[in-house]
Amino acid sequence: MTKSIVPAKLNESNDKLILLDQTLLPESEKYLELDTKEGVWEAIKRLSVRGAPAIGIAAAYGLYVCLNKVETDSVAELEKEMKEVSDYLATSRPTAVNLFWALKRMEKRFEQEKAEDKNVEAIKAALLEESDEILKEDQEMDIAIGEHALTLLEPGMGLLTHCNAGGLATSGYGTAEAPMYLGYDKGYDFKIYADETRPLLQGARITAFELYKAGLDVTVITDNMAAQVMKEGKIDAVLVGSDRIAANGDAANKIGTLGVAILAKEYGIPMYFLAPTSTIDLETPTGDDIEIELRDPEEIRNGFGRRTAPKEVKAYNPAFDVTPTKYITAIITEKGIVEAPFKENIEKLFKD
Ligand SMILES: CSC[C@H]1O[C@H](OP(=O)(O)O)[C@H](O)[C@@H]1O
Repeated sequence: MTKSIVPAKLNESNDKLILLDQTLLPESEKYLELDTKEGVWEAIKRLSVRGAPAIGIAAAYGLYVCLNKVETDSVAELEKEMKEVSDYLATSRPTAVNLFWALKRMEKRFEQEKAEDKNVEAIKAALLEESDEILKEDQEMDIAIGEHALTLLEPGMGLLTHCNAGGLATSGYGTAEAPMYLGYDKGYDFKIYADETRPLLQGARITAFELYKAGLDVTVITDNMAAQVMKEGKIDAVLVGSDRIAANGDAANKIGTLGVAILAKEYGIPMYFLAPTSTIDLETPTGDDIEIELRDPEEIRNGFGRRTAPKEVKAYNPAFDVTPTKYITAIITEKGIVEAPFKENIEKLFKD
């Protein structure tokens, strides 16, 4: 299946995290080489790497490269370092659950190895294996998401997406963009409309970049055009990603998604959230319990170094919003398509 660049991986010698710096897209494709917790934290905070699954993959590899540098024979000392690095990376961004899911998974693997009396070198090797598995599993989950989603779509459809839930937000295939890539391979000639997605323009800068580079038919629109393209009959389905899905199905995604979902309901257009089950957080009961990241107001007033509002004027910059299930047609995961009643069907998903 067609895919984009893999945004987060290790270098050849497995001692540095290699990240495509997405803040520079679409003008340049430059890579960061990181091996400190501060460098990885900063890359996540400034969205050099972004998108829930990609953040989880970067955090897992970042934790590994930091521990790989620790010169000790003491498992206790390595464990102390692991908790320090993991707790630090967990403070980078609060909304995407995959960050915390990946870090907890690495910590769990450490505990398993320690319980089997493995030495420091064996534990480091196990953490490398775990982070590779997180990447590989995400690629497999995205392909499965694409296959499930494609059963709901038809050739020639107009698809609207918001922000970027493509290969650059994941492990190369994307979630919302996975059926677009799979459809492209099957000759489905989807017409894709990408909301530019202010203030950081992930749709214009990243979705349009990766889909165009892969040869797909993509059109950028400004965020305030979504209603017009729906009214003109250009949109047959909306496909978006998610950063955290609560146990009842409420879904957090990039700011502006809620507005798109309300418009889609008004125009009778299906609204699909596509995400791996690693994005569903059973510990978060409802969307009201999801912490929404507030970012620097300068991203609005002075985006990309162009002042568009006086520095003295207040600006409010929540990076995400939450779409309640009444506006969601289906949540598409690698395990299948979840429809209402969402809470019950999510429980079943995790039982099966
Ligand atoms: C496949 S998750 C993508 C998800 O992450 C984006 O947020 P950000 O660019 O701030 O990391 C956005 O909400 C996307 O839908």
